[in-house]
Amino acid sequence: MPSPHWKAPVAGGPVDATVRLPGSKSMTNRALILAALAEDPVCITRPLHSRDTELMADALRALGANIGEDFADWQTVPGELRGPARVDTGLAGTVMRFVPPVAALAAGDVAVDGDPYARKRPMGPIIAALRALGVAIDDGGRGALPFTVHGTGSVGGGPVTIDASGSSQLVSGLLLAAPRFDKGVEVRHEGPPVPSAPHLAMTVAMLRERGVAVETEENLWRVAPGPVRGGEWVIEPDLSNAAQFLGAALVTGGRVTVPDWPAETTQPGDALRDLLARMGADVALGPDGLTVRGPGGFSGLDADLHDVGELTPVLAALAALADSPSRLTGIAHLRGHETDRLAALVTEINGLGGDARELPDGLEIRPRKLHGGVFRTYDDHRMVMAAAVLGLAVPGVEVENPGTVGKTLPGFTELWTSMPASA
Ligand SMILES: O=C(O)C1=C[C@@H](OP(=O)(O)O)[C@@H](O)[C@H](O)C1
Ligand SMILES: C=C(OP(=O)(O)O)C(=O)O
Repeated sequence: MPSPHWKAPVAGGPVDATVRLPGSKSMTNRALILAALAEDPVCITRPLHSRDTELMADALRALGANIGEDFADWQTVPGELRGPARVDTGLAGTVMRFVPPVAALAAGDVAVDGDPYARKRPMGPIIAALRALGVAIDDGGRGALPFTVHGTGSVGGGPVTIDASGSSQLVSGLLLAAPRFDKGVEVRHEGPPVPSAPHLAMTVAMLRERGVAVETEENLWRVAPGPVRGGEWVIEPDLSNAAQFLGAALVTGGRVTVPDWPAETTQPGDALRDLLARMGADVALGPDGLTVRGPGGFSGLDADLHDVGELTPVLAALAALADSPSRLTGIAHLRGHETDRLAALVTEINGLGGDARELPDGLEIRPRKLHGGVFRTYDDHRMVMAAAVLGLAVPGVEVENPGTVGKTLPGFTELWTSMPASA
């Protein structure tokens, strides 16, 4: 029987490629939520179509939102939110944290469940916060998926305290639905620092762009009740999904350009400009987009990735191929991502002969000569991307379940294989 694994291609030489990337998952899913809550029609231009965004569209349709089916751009018109409904979150953090507060605004019961590992991802704090805001939720005492939101068609809202150290999405979910709560919301975080500050800034910026009044202080977000305007959203390319392509320039000593890189953005992937430069890349942002050139060898990275945790898997793969050791810290919360990413990266890098170990809040990686082998991906799209980066330099890397990359980047393996080598 042929192997179901994907043989990650070894670079035939320095890559020389321009890679046009689909839209941002985080922006697309926020735009869909805000479209479901808007008072006017919405057009979402250049959205990401992937498992996570299709699950979001389906979830909102199940709640009564009118989101068009068949077009590259998503057209929506306001619809009354209602149950009963069933919502499948898959393994999407944005769906499991952003939809329940919207479900609370629907009249009727909404049953929410997802993939097996989704039941392990942090949900307790947002369930407790919604209850404190007046929402009835039956979770069988688990503080996790699956649960049923008993929507009444309105949410009182008001002040609430939450420990969002496990995920910034616990705060974003409350803020995005809050303009439709009777009293809006005032969310105060208490606990170790909230990760992913750029994603919180994205939530605030996208609410404000739709005319919603939002005030922020340290560890405090206040959203006033009021209408959510409709109109057009133009979704930026997904800059986190640029990581592996730009990384290919570093690994092969080549050149990769990502067009339409925004001059200003709230996306955490913008940090790649600084992080890859620190590893030795030549990074230039110009009219053609962002261009990264690899000098040949490159150094490891000592970085706190608390704000940009989703870049970790690809940076860890680069670290395993670098000329010097790396320490990636501030990312204990990655244990609650699609899988326990710290354990998964250590196991799989070491399975190829590498030297990676877990720190209490991160990873330490010492470069070593690697060999081929099966790289398991744990239903984590970014493990596929990390494996592809390793495979550029290590013959015989076989990637288990490559299709799981469709969570945010369907067609990744084709796009990856089509990157031309220079000369
Ligand atoms: O709000 C968002 O769109 C996201 C927030 C981050 O979650 P965490 O704060 O849980 O890391 C990020 O890792 C995830 O990929 C997307
Ligand atoms: C953590 C991630 O996803 P999610 O939105 O499911 O949390 C990610 O994409 O790296």
